[in-house]
Amino acid sequence: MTVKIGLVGTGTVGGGCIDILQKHKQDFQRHLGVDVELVRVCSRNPEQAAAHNVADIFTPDYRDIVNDPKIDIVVELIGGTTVARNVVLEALAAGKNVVTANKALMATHGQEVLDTAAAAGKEVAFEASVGGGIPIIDPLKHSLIANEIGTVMGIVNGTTNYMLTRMADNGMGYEDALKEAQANGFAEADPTADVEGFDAAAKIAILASIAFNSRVTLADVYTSGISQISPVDLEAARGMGYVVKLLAIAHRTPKGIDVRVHPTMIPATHQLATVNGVYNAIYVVGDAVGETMFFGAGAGSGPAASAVMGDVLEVARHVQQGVGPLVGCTCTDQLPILPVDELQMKYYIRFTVSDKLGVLAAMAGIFAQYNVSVHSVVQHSKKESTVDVVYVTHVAKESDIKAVIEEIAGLDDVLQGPPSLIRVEE
Ligand SMILES: NC(=O)C1=CN([C@@H]2O[C@H](COP(=O)(O)OP(=O)(O)OC[C@H]3O[C@@H](n4cnc5c(N)ncnc54)[C@H](OP(=O)(O)O)[C@@H]3O)[C@@H](O)[C@H]2O)C=CC1
Ligand SMILES: N[C@@H](CC=O)C(=O)O
Repeated sequence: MTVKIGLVGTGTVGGGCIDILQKHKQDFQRHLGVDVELVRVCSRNPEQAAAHNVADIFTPDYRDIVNDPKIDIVVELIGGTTVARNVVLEALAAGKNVVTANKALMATHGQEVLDTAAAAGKEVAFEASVGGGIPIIDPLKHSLIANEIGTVMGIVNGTTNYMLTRMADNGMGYEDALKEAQANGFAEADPTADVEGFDAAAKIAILASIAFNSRVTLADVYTSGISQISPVDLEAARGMGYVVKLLAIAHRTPKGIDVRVHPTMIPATHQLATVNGVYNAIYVVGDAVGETMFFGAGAGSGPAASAVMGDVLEVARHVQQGVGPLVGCTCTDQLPILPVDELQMKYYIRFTVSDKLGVLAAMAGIFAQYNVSVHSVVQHSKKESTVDVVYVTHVAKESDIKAVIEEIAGLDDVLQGPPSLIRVEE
């Protein structure tokens, strides 16, 4: 039996999938006994299909794919949560299996998508939604299923890791680093999702849901991105023996799930500190297995298409054999999400202030007022009459840090809007 595929979205990832299908179709049959055929592709842009030599099966209307009775698997690679949601739900309703790389969709409408799939008796596979080419969803659902997972955390956004690496190692500015990441096909269509942390938040929501068997959505994840971070912070961190990474963190605690995304200072000796460029790494701790770490390219055409095509072949095998997925994603527990204000950790905070007598004393008074003890204060001359003041605190409560920042930001001599705020993990 030949399993028939319809592909919606022929951009970075979709194009990579077409390339893999063209290159390895015979190998799939020979090595795996799975015979797949791409029978229809859709995007808004026929030139993409022509560039991949599939102009003859192009349609601009995704309904030509979801309503085609001969198609077994619909691959959704357009992104976003509007048209993509329609594609996925309509495909399931029409009796197709679905493969998607869409973390925004799965982290926002995952419950609806999975319920619809269950009701239709069809499969939804989404390995490429987290970690690009890194296998992580399948290991969590299968290889590590015997564990109670306590922690899932890591670098899950290729764009920001690439940017932070270029800014730290090559002194590149924020905008130039972002342009390079976009040119490499790492960034989302709207890169705000990458730089403001929402892409990583969607990914950690998906991972936490699977790891803790409890539904976590994008809205549950405290999220702060890298747009306030400047090369000054990366340099200051380096001087203190740290590296700055955008970390996605999920811990199961006795009180509930602690889940967040934020720029984080980690010691230069930490396992995640040397994960650079577009590479991602996800650290998982289970009660039986102990520590594990999954590493690989987190974005880009080939890596993401590798994960998508892995799902396509697995689902195609199920279609051929007439079986369903071994483990779904039902999330039968309902653990509470912990409020971020109760977190306790160390903080790096940088303010730009007027170089005037009395400013530092006023700031010190505000730290003292909230009982936030400061471990070190460093001043960097910026330009005439302004100075960057960096504080590193002892362990403090998040709500107190927020109050300190709000009061200091209100001082006349504090010049920038929000300061650089980086949480410190030892
Ligand atoms: N890029 C990466 O490294 C990774 C991306 N992903 C995910 O994969 C998905 C695709 O990303 P990527 O390939 O980078 O995105 P691209 O922007 O490169 O490609 C999107 C494709 O979808 C098409 N499209 C968009 N809207 C519609 C629509 N309404 N109807 C039909 N076609 C449409 C686009 O056509 P047109 O160009 O004409 O607009 C284009 O062909 C996203 O969910 C993303 O989050 C996951 C892992 C890695
Ligand atoms: N924009 C994402 C793409 C992969 O998920 C990233 O940069 O990681």
